[in-house]
Amino acid sequence: MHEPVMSFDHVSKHYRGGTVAVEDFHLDIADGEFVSIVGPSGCGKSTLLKLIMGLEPLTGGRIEYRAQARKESAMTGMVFQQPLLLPWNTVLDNVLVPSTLQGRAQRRRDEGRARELLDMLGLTDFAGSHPYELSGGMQQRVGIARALLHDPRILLMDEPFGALDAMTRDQLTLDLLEIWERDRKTVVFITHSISEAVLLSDRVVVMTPRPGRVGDVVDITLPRPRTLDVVSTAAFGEYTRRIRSVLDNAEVVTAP
Ligand SMILES: Nc1ncnc2c1ncn2[C@@H]1O[C@H](COP(=O)(O)OP(=O)(O)OP(=O)(O)O)[C@@H](O)[C@H]1O
Repeated sequence: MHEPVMSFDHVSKHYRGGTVAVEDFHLDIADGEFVSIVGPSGCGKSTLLKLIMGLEPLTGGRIEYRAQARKESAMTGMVFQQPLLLPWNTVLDNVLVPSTLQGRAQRRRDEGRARELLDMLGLTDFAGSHPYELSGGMQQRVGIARALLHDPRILLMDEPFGALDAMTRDQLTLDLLEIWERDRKTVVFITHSISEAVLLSDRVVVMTPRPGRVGDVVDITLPRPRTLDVVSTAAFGEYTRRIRSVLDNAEVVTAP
């Protein structure tokens, strides 16, 4: 592996009240790598992202960042399951929220970049629309554009397509593949869908039931660029079976 951009070094998180969400989680993530994390409900996946974002303190271990990554002003961008758009703002203003928080001058500087991202995500004609005028998939695209605004080194995605219908979900997965091929950002992607994880990732980390630990790490060597055609290949089936069997051995049920 190339030098890791981020390392979880025996990370633990015990919440006040006694829940042990994550225990002794150990993982290196390489620069430019697409890593998915799958695991049963409540195994601590979202907690891991909160620890990366600094929204919760660790109770054990360390998360280390490569020095160069730490220096960057906007190291991480975050995409949530719900896009969390401001209903009174236009699409463009929603993308620009992180800039607006830094003042009007920053907003002006970043408007061109925001418009470029809207173009890239097929939303050129909707810059002046409001969220209620958009479909769920389009709203989630706005959330992705906002997360990419400051060109973060690491993109964190917490079940970003979980609330979408199957067709929209497939389309956004393909869009994300295309964006990733272009930029090769480091992505940490949380999902309940094994096939989504295999389609997107370089590696799939399978977590154990709570307390979440690394149960297995599966290298996905399917050729890139990938399209939905890869889903019907024998190799794809083999990967999904292997991940499912790790999860089944932990007696959990997950989405297809
Ligand atoms: N702020 C908190 N305070 C106390 N316990 C919490 C807190 N946040 C999460 N937990 C607990 O930690 C455990 C892990 O939660 P987390 O949301 O990380 O799981 P998850 O794997 O993302 O779940 P899901 O797949 O259902 O979204 C759960 O038992 C949850 O109840």
